[in-house]
Amino acid sequence: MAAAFSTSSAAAAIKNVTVVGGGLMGAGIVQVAAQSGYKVTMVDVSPDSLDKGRKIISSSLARVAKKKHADDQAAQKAFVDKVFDNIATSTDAAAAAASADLVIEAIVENLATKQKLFAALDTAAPAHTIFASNTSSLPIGDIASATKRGDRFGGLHFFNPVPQMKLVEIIRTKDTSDSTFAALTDFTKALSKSPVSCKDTPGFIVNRLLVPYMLEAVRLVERGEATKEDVDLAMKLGAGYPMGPFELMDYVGLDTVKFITDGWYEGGVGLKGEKLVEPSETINELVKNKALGRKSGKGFYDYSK
Ligand SMILES: CCCCCCCC(=O)CC(=O)SCCNC(=O)CCNC(=O)[C@H](O)C(C)(C)COP(=O)(O)OP(=O)(O)OC[C@H]1O[C@@H](n2cnc3c(N)ncnc32)[C@H](O)[C@@H]1OP(=O)(O)O
Ligand SMILES: NC(=O)C1=CN([C@@H]2O[C@H](COP(=O)(O)OP(=O)(O)OC[C@H]3O[C@@H](n4cnc5c(N)ncnc54)[C@H](O)[C@@H]3O)[C@@H](O)[C@H]2O)C=CC1
Repeated sequence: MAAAFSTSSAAAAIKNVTVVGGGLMGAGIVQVAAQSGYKVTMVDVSPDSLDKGRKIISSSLARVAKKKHADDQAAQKAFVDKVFDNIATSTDAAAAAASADLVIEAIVENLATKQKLFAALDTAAPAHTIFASNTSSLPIGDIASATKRGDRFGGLHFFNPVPQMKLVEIIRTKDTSDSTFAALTDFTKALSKSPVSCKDTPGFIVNRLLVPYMLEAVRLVERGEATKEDVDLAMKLGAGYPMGPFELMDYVGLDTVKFITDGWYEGGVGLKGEKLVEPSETINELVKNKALGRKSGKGFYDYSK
């Protein structure tokens, strides 16, 4: 059981987890938490979206099961069924939060939308419930300000694909209490992930470095200095990255990339108007044409064939 790894009393008390948003990230978080023995409720806006989330989990679990029980289909099925036994689904975030010890939000990267959600959850959830956001780029303090539980609020930033990536960034605001921070750290370890901590600053550690790198890759190609294929190959073979920047942007989702860069350029603390994060016309055009990357079948590359 996951809680056996925990050392903080708050973490030991975490049994029921609610994840709001069952997309690329939310589904992954639901999966790893359920795999680690937590009872998890996945919340999304409609039965259709929940279905999509379940499909993401199924196909990922199938890969894990195949690895665990290579030649034993019955054992593969038993493994998958056991994880799904820990997963419930709901379209009612408030009801799910009412029985949660920890709520992790992984909905669209928009401050007002996240604030509205958390304001509603704040009245529905018990006093002991810890709230966490998986935001890539928004200040955790701004999201938490919609609630009256700033001391029980932190950032829990997972990486894509969640089942595979070992890092979780834990973000403390000026109000996050020591016991909340300890509980989030222990929860992360219980998922067999490695925590790092960062102050509540734009992009935390990874995205603060990754976003300017990706945007410069786009500008390099816009300037006609190299093709995107050669940039990707160069960064894989020359820098040892598993994916080149264009492959990675398609993997993350170009709408998410745009939300992040626009947000920082238009008002991100300390980054407003910075050339480093100036929006890219190439990305704007792709998003306008619904070419959002792998999830829509087309982005910088075509995935439809
Ligand atoms: C300006 C924009 C800024 C954007 C920032 C916003 C986003 C954020 O806030 C933060 C982020 O997440 S940034 C993105 C971080 N992620 C990365 O950098 C991923 C880079 N890619 C990789 O690591 C590998 O290509 C990867 C692991 C994906 C795939 O590996 P391979 O290429 O070797 O492919 P496979 O051989 O298929 O997989 C290798 C092993 O991993 C297993 N696996 C892959 N995906 C899985 C999944 N979804 N679920 C379960 N298992 C999975 C796969 O089975 C295989 O396992 P082994 O057989 O044991 O090797
Ligand atoms: N895509 C990535 O690589 C990463 C994204 N993130 C962050 O995670 C969050 C989610 O991103 P993705 O999973 O990529 O997005 P996504 O678009 O794949 O999924 C978002 C899900 O949230 C649902 N949703 C939207 N509003 C909702 C609401 N009010 N209540 C319940 N569900 C709602 C949508 O229906 C959708 O299923 C964002 O804050 C993003 O910045 C963090 C790390 C990596």
